[in-house]
Amino acid sequence: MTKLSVNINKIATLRNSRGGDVPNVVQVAKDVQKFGGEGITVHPRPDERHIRYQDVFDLRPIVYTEFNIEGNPIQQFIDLVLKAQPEQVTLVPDAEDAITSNAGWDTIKHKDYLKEIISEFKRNNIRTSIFVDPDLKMVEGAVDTGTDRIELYTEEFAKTYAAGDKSGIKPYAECAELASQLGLGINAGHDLSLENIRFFKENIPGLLEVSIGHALIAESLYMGLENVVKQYLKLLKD
Ligand SMILES: CC(=O)[C@@H](O)[C@H](O)COP(=O)(O)O
Ligand SMILES: NCC(=O)COP(=O)(O)O
Repeated sequence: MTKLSVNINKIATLRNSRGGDVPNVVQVAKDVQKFGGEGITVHPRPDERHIRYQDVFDLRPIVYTEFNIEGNPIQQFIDLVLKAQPEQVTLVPDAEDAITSNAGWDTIKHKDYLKEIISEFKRNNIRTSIFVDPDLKMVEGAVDTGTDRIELYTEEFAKTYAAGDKSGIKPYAECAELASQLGLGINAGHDLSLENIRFFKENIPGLLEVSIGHALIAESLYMGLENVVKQYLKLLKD
């Protein structure tokens, strides 16, 4: 069964564009869960351009599904996650100036670094996931870091699928198969949408969780948040 975790970064982007507290990220997270969302994802960035560190603490007590905090594990982020105690942390190697996440970890080059951070989170009973490109070597390398799960970085799939090319799923399916054989759980995210989610899910055995933000919030402008969350759930469960 694939869980839907809703990334609410874009709600914070909208709020921050005006100052003040509209829309209210805590209320949106409550509503997402009421509509059936099975997790809340946030990706606080060091410049706090969308989710602020304080948002994480405001959200923690109301997230009763699964709280997933994503980010580059700089010390400030590690401290935040250890204090907030989410159910899952997803490590993403994003540069400070990146508009959005644009690459997965080199799990071979950064094995020792990841191993150390992952073991600290696991000691604190926080499930770990690491963001990886659909590359078999990176999946193999992920095992040695001790991570519980990988998150497959789906931008390339989304791009090829939108261009009408379904063969872009192949490296993801191969990585998922290898990850399962190696005992790694499989999450996925980035640019997943109502258009492509069904095809992705159908072709990725063992897909445990998807985190979706940008498209889901954009789709909600036209169709409403409740309707959109329910459409995703239908596409993921049927
Ligand atoms: C890790 C990932 O795939 C990103 O999509 C991310 O969580 C979204 O971050 P932004 O909302 O800052 O683009
Ligand atoms: N981990 C991916 C995520 O949380 C959402 O990515 P996107 O849907 O905003 O591209």
